Amino acid sequence: MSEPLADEFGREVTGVRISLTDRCNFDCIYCHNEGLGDTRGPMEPSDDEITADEVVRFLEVVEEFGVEKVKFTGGEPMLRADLEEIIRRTPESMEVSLTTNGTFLRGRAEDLKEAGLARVNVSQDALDPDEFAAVTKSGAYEEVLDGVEAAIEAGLTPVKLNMVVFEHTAGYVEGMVDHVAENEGLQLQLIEYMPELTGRPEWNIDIQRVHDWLEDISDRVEHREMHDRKRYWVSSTDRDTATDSEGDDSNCGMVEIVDPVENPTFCANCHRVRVTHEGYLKGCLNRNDDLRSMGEMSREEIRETFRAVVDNRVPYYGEYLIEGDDGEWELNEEYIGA
Ligand SMILES: Nc1nc2c(ncn2[C@@H]2O[C@H](COP(=O)(O)OP(=O)(O)OP(=O)(O)O)[C@@H](O)[C@H]2O)c(=O)[nH]1
Ligand code: SF4
Ligand code: SF4
Repeated sequence: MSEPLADEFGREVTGVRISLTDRCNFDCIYCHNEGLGDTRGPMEPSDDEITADEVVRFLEVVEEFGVEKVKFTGGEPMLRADLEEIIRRTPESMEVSLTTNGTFLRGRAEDLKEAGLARVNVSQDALDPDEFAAVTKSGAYEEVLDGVEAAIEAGLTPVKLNMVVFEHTAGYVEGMVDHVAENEGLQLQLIEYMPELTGRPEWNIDIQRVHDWLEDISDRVEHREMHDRKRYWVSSTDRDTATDSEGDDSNCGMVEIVDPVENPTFCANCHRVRVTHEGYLKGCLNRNDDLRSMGEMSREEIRETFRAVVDNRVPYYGEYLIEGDDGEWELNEEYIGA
């Protein structure tokens, strides 16, 4: 196994995110479908969907380049009947996680665990069936809660609840923070709404307000290496009397803020390459101008394509090129050696 490949900005690629399908049984009003647009369409698999063999071949190749993590996403990846097979065939050296809407976890969580899945992230935008239905256009609220429980029972932990913070959900943030602080096995990811991917800027709220509030109520704060994300540890007892319990997280819930929008620090610590549901490699969630098809490629061709995608990766947010003293364009130091 070689050292991870790094792009021009010193960002090593240690993880891959693979979208297994663009189909979904939900129709969330904020959905970006891994940067590719909406998920509405036929629920039957299309012939263009990446196959299990293609996924496994790709993973075996990138394992040679030191990739140690794979995240399976969608659409809804659990619509793939061969998900367990794909996970079972994933190289053993890799940590496997799944991002799902949770509807189908009850009944499959144990098999997924047995196949090698380490943990799941489950979208849950509100602790209220009506708002949940308004945001997801789905009546599967109870199935999702039950799915989260099944995942915890199966040991797919920590289960991270993904909540997109925007106009429809902002009023539920406090309740969700309480919920994870009170329930062992749960963590919360508060995801900044991405207006440029949904075309509804009026739903945006200032995520800094959420940072400030968490700063006030949390026992301690840390920075995660990936994306330099902030993590707040919130006490499950009386938040008003929270003391500095550094190092003792037994009575705390973890809340992480995922705030990529206009955030150069987030991009400077981005270590992932993506694969679309049709088997195209791309270097950034928000870019589709660098797509490279894996199609029927040989392993050597996949190696070359992966190298090329990594070589072409550029940060999305912030100015990655700046004008030097001599008038020439040069790479912005802000990103280099992140
Ligand atoms: N812009 C941007 N957004 C991301 C990136 N990674 C995750 N996100 C956002 O975060 C959401 C949640 O991602 P998940 O798939 O649950 O997982 P994660 O937070 O990336 O990773 P883990 O916490 O390690 O499981 C995604 O739907 C995106 O909106 C990224 O690299 N760039
Ligand atoms: S569950 Fe995920 S993939 Fe499905 S519509 Fe909602 S955000 Fe999109
Ligand atoms: S470069 Fe920035 S926007 Fe693109 S995937 Fe990485 S963190 Fe997300």
